[in-house]
Amino acid sequence: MVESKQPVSHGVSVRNLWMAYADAEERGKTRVILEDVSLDIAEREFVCVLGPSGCGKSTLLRIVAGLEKQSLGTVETSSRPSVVFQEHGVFPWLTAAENIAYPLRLRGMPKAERTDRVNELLGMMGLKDFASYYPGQISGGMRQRVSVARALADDGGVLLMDEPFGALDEQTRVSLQQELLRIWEQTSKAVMFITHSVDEALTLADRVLVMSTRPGRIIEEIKIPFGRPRDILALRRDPVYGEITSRLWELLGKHPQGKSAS
Ligand SMILES: Nc1ncnc2c1ncn2[C@@H]1O[C@H](COP(=O)(O)OP(=O)(O)OP(=O)(O)O)[C@@H](O)[C@H]1O
Repeated sequence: MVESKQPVSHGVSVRNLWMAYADAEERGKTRVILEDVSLDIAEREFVCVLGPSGCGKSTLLRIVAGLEKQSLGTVETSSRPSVVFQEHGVFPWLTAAENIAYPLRLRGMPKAERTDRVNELLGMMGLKDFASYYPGQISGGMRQRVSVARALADDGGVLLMDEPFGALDEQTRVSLQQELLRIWEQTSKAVMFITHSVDEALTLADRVLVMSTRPGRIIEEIKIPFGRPRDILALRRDPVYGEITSRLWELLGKHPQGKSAS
C-alpha cells in the first residue's frame, strides 16, 4: 500500500491508482474496479468524469475525498476536499442556515462573520426565505442547493461532486448547473464532478475524462473549447457541441453494459 493523502500546491493529483474489492461471488478472489487511473485537476479547473454506470466513478471520488483507501497509487490534494453527494448530503436535524454554517463553525469562524457568510450564500443560492427550514421541509432541489452552498462555504481549494443533480428534474438541474458555474467562476476551486450525462459534462467542464466499464480506466480526455459564461441554448446550437457529443456517445457506446447516458 502506498500512502494516500499528501498536499499538492493546488488542485488534485492522482497517480497510478488501482482499487480492488473482495469478490462477493467467489471467496478469496478480488475484483479490480479501478485500473491505473491518473489525473490532474488544476486550480480554477472544472473537470467532469464521465462514464457508464458501475465503472467506478464514485469509488474514484470517494478515494480522492479520503473516504476510502486505494489498493495502490497516490492521491494528493491541496486541501481537505469538500464533497457534495447525490442525496443525503445535508444534516436533517439542522436548518438550511445551520447546515451551511457547519463547516464555518468547524473552522472556528466567529459568529458575526459566520452569519454574514451564511447570508451571502443563502442569497446566492436563492434560499434566503428558507434559512430556518429543516431539510425535511424543503424540496429536493432546495436540499441540493443547501448541500452545494455548504460545500462552497468550505474555504478549501478542492470541490468533489458525485452526480449532485442526478436525482433532480431537468429544469431544476439546468438552473442549479448555471448557479454552480456562476458561483464557482468567482472562486479558484479545482472541481471534480462525476456524471453519466453527456450534456451535463459539456455544459460544465473545461475537460472531460471518459471512463471505460469495469475495470474503470480513463480512456479519453476531451478539452471543451467553449468559453465562459456559457449560454446553454447557444451552446446546443454550436456544431462543435454536436461533434463532441457524438464523440462522447461513441466512447460510451463501446461499453453497452452501462446504463445509457443522457
Ligand atoms: N465497498 C464495496 N465493496 C465491494 N464492491 C464495491 C464497493 N463499492 C463499490 N463496489 C463495486 O465497484 C463497482 C463500481 O461502483 P461505483 O459506485 O464506483 O460505480 P459508478 O460508476 O459510480 O456507478 P453509478 O454511475 O451507477 O453510480 C461496482 O461494481 C460496485 O458494486
